Amino acid sequence: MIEVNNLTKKFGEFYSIQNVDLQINKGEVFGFLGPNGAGKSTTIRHLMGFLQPTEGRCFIKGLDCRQSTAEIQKFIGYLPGEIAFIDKMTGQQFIKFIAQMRGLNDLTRAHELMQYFELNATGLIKKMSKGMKQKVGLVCAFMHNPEIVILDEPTSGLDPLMQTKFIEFILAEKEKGTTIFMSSHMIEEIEKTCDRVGIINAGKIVATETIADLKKRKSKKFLIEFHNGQELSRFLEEPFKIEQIGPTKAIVKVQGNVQTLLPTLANYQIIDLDVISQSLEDIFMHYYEKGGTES
Ligand SMILES: Nc1ncnc2c1ncn2[C@@H]1O[C@H](COP(=O)(O)OP(=O)(O)OP(=O)(O)O)[C@@H](O)[C@H]1O
Repeated sequence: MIEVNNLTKKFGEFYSIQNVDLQINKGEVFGFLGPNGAGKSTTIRHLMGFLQPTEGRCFIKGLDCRQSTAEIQKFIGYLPGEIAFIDKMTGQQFIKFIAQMRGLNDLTRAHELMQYFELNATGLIKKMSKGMKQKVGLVCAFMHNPEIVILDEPTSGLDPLMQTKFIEFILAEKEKGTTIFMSSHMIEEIEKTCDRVGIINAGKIVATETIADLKKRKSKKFLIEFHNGQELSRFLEEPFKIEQIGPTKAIVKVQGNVQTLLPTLANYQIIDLDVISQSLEDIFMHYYEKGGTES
């Protein structure tokens, strides 16, 4: 549905993105992650046809994003990172204006969305909070029931309750078969909604993985307190990743099946055992660090 081939953009001598390759399948929810300035918005702006690539091309439903921009915009929904609103309009007027530009007469879905996101759009946009403006943007992105939606940081500015509602909303859209490409800094929303993620760092894709695979790689850490130092010394000889953190305490890192550790522990006198689960956030952090490869 969405294909990015070897996309490269130079601003002067600076590579904003370099050799970016991505494929997003029909009905997939794809998360695009990366630290600030990594190149997410630049990639998205190419998908919207706003930028001329220095090298490479991107396609939506087989149409070249730069050459068929108007045609593509008819069937996609888009939420920009920073929305340029017409400040003198009320939220409702703006939504109606965008609907008219799309040739959309039926505003039933727009009203449903306003209700769902608890948006009172009667006020002037210039007087709206960031979160309210974001909701106006979301209504505009989804009101024509697009089959493909591109969202640049959709929950930025939304409060935690709305972030949760957004997650439920995306899951319902996924159920309908909508293809969604969204950039985000919110690991929780990515974990709960996405099938796959692409991670970009310093303009280059450093990983493309399914959420299921990332979750499998989560490791568990066990904080163990032994009865005495001798017990700990004996345990240090075991073939595990063990880090001693005190005279009788150690942390053991286990990836995958914990069954390998449990029978061994039965041979030791243990006072206390705590489990520290690695979060998906910890896994992402490896990619976010400089160099961008997982350790
Ligand atoms: N028009 C431009 N002219 C010059 N440099 C630009 C331009 N647009 C983007 N850049 C640079 O390209 C890099 C990538 O920016 P981009 O906005 O794509 O990052 P991002 O991943 O969306 O970041 P954030 O998470 O902070 O929104 C940054 O270093 C930015 O300064």
